[in-house]
Amino acid sequence: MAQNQGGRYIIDGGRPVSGTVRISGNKNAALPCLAATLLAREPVTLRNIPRIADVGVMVELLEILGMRVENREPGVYHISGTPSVRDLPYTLVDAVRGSILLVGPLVARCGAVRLPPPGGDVIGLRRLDTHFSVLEALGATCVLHDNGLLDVRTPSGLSGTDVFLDEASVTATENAVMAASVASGTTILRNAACEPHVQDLCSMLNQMGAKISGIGSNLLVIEGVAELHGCDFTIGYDYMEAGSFIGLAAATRGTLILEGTDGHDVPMIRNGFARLGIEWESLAGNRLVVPAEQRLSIVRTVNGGTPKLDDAPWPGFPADLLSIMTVVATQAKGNILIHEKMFESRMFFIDWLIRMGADIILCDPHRAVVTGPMALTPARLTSPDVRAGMALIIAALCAEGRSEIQNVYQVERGYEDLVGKLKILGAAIERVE
Ligand SMILES: CC(=O)N[C@H]1[C@@H](OP(=O)(O)OP(=O)(O)OC[C@H]2O[C@@H](n3ccc(=O)[nH]c3=O)[C@H](O)[C@@H]2O)O[C@H](CO)[C@@H](O)[C@@H]1O
Ligand SMILES: C=C(OP(=O)(O)O)C(=O)O
Repeated sequence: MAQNQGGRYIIDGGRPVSGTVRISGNKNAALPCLAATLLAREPVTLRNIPRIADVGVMVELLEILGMRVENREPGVYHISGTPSVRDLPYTLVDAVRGSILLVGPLVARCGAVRLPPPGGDVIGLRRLDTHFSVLEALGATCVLHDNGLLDVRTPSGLSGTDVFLDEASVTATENAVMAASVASGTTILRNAACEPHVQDLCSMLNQMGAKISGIGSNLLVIEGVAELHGCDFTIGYDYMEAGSFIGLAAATRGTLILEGTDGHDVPMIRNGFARLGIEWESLAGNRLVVPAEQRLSIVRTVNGGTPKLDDAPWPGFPADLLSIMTVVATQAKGNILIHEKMFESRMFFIDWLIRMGADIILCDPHRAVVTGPMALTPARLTSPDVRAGMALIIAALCAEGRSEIQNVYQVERGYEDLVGKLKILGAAIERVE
């Protein structure tokens, strides 16, 4: 896949975004499920894989490792082959955070892996400590060289263990689950992450013959098996994309129907939007409707105080939606404290919103007080990361007049056919190189 770094969107905002949109498969499920194919002794079929830049990079990495990847119809990938230890190009590994997910399956299958530093969003320190400690507990040695190269080996194979993760890291849990699935003996992972994408990966591995119990909880028990076979697995919908479109509808006062959700509510996402006075209704056929008429008034605490919205590991409010909530809050009446606890640099994009006329006090790198509603004005903006980029697109679609957003490659890492979907919803948006 050719990486089209950069790119610009020209947006003429100030009108409601309305219509019906299909939500794609979850980026953060697609990446570990693609990595898990390295463990299969038979062909694997994956369905509902989004056509996004991150998936393209992951597929290229699998091919370099010796896998055959076929994508004959949209969203469906047939993957087969036997991986071998290869040097991976720095630029590809650096393009996605998900490349770290190659470590667990490769060390389990090949006994060794050398990986350039994984990339992903530049939103603060992306620590590897939990990956190291859990893989070392399983019997691997992990060395981070001065040039950033990560060297992981299993001198005597992987053995089951009882381990408490120092934080509920999503990708560290996923690496650990993949490695432990084929380790000898039983592994108990405590304080494991349990986001829907972690659940998807575990369910896929079980379809491949793994023995994982406790899926959906923070205590996973994994009985190692000798080998894993093939499977045909469909990944879940992207609830971050769903949340982004809900925010877009509410902020621009449009009526939006979302298709392709699984019919289950994510309670903390509903609670978070409710705090901004935004609600939606479920419809038959795994759809939901966000009506144009919303209160859009921030709900004060029962004792009359300023409310806050903060992130937490699943089932808490997802960190990846807080940038979206920040821009939506600029269109709601009242004030709210947004507290992003996980990443040290994610809130700095707020300077762009302030440039557009938003009334936001960035108290420190983690906390911002947003007061609304404010009429946003168009501006020339740069997308610093995938979610801030989407938040800036929502801001530009609210602002009456022409905005330009640069570096939209960042957004396209995680949102499938964003321009196509927005155009069908009546948004005036064009991509220029
Ligand atoms: C490819 C992929 O799946 N990326 C997701 C994955 O990244 P990733 O797996 O890299 O994120 P981690 O779960 O490891 O943690 C992200 C950050 O949150 C902090 N942290 C984590 C756990 C915790 O209990 N407390 C805490 O403060 C960490 O110190 C770190 O700074 O999970 C993140 C957190 O949901 C999401 O933003 C990313 O979209
Ligand atoms: C932070 C994100 O992605 P990644 O971990 O792939 O950088 C995200 O999806 O918001």
